[in-house]
Amino acid sequence: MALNMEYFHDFLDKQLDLLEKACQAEQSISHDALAQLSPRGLRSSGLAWSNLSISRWYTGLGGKPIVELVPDGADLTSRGVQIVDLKTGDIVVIEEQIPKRQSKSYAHPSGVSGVVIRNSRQKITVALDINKINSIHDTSKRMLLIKIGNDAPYRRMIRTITDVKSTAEENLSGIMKISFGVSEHTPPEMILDGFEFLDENLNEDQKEAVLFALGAENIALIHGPPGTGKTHTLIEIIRQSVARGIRVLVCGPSNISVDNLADKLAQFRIPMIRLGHPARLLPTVLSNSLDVVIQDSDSGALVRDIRKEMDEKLILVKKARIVTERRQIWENIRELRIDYRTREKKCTDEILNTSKIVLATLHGAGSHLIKEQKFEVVIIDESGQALEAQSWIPLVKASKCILAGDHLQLGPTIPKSDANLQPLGSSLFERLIRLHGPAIKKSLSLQYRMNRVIMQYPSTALYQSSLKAASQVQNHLLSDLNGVEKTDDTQEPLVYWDTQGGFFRENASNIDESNPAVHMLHKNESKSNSMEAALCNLHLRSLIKSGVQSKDIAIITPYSAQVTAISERARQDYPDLEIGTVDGFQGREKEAVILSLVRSNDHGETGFLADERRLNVAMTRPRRHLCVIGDSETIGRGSHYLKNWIEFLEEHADLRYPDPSLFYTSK
Ligand SMILES: Nc1ncnc2c1ncn2[C@@H]1O[C@H](COP(=O)(O)OP(=O)(O)OP(=O)(O)O)[C@@H](O)[C@H]1O
Repeated sequence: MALNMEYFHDFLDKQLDLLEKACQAEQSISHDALAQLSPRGLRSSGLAWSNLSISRWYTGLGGKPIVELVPDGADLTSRGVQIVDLKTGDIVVIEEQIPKRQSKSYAHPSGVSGVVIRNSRQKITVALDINKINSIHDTSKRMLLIKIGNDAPYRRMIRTITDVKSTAEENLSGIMKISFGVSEHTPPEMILDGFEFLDENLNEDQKEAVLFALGAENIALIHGPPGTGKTHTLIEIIRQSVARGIRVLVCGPSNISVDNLADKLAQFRIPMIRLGHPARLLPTVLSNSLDVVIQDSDSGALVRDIRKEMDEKLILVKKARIVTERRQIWENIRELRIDYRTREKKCTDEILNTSKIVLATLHGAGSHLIKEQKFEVVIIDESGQALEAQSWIPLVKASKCILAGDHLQLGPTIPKSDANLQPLGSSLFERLIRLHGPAIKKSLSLQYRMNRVIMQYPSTALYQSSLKAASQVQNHLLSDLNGVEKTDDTQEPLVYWDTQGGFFRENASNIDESNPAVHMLHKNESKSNSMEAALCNLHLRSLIKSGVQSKDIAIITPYSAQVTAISERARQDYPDLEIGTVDGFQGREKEAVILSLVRSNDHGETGFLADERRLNVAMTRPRRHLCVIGDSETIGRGSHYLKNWIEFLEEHADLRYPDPSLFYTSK
């Protein structure tokens, strides 16, 4: 690779071009679906929900007006309020429902936009955009909620890359120079002797990685297969940095990747501030959330007073019957909000200026809250999962970065995948290794998570059998845990329920995928398998009956529709049980994992499962027990990797065949 400024400009120009295209694709897919479908079509496509009423208005953190919407009684009893794929963070528009205007096009929804902050079966909670709030004239009317595309992440990335590109040569940071081949990377000198590690249990590779990262001038990469302690090593690096008074911005591509670190840091009582909406954070890290810290602070009291006043006004809006009166109240609320933001900023700055450790998602690192803040080091975990442009959002704030990742786990997602956009899906982590070779990274290979039987297939298939199991985990079983009985399940590290035979068919999609725009929006997201969901439930209950705690179990699946199907059965009985998509579980681990593969069809279609990296993440989350549920006839017809995996399971797992008749009635 040529070491010059030409590469810098060429590369960033290409990035900008691809980001613009991805942003347009995001906008047009959503626009097409909205333009082509009637309100009824939107509803059946899982893009809208009608007959909602506003049950409550209040002022949320950040001074945003929050509304809670509840469905019509009939809708609530039959289907609940859950909209297909409506997730926390989705952008929606709420507008007054106009009766008998079924033909109205929603290409340009005219209501108030907002962000979903919670979606339970009873209500949807949305933080609204204050500037457009006036477009809801009558809060007592029935409301329509429409999901729209979210191009904000792309806009932020485009702004960041434009800023990087416009940096004059003499102002390029050390990170930029090395990343774009303007300078060579020089590995630091490492002297293990006499260095005091805070965690004495680190193995030799991990210790070297700590010294490598602390000693690097601008960039250090930590690379390792699942469970080798990349996050564990980052924790030591952060603790060492705190001890040296170094200011660190800790990031990850998803909320869960950041919370995973925050959760571990919290165990060492390290003072830190977590940016991000509290509704999206793990309960264990809530006390470090900026919003919560503000609320508890002295200067937060002033902020609270204004919020109370805004809430009182919001109640008045609901009661006001005359349009002019309502307008006046909204005007008052807007003025109060300006005051609120000024006071909140003062309070926020006070707290952030004194925080040595700040945590945020990569996208969140672009928040106005830390716009003026500088950090000495940026740490990014799961960095192989981030788009390169996403990584630059925090990187422009520091002179040094430490990235941890594994390019054989899930890579960056380009939400509306298009073959032309594929080059965008490469991470900075991967590119740095390509550009500078292995000297830019330290590798870890001893894993402390999986029983060796669970480890064997991913190690052989993807890591040239280089993965080794630490002695303390290589034979560990659920039955070794306190309070767990010895049963056929708890003494078995690997169970495979083979659902072959055509009885456990995947369900047809419940959304109208005949429309191409809708199909794109829901591509690969809509598959479920209710018989498999019932089988997950059966296995779960058997584990719990033998004494395994529900907080130690996760049920994961590649499809979000299957997450919903499984949640319907298990969530109420076991609130601590985690049920999620494979993608959302990267970086996490549980004692026991039940994996539902969903796909069972006549055409051998394996969809999402075809990505080796997704399955790699899925099968490397458990510590002591992995239960795979899937149809060998369908999965075995997939890629070479899938076929070999099924053969491996048939040979090494405790192979079971479920009796389909047990599940027919248990929908
Ligand atoms: N030196 C060690 N001694 C004991 N346990 C360790 C050590 N290093 C890591 N672990 C444990 O191993 C498990 C996996 O570690 P960690 O989550 O940091 O791995 P990872 O490489 O980040 O995994 P992934 O790639 O899946 O994100 C954790 O339970 C962690 O506490």
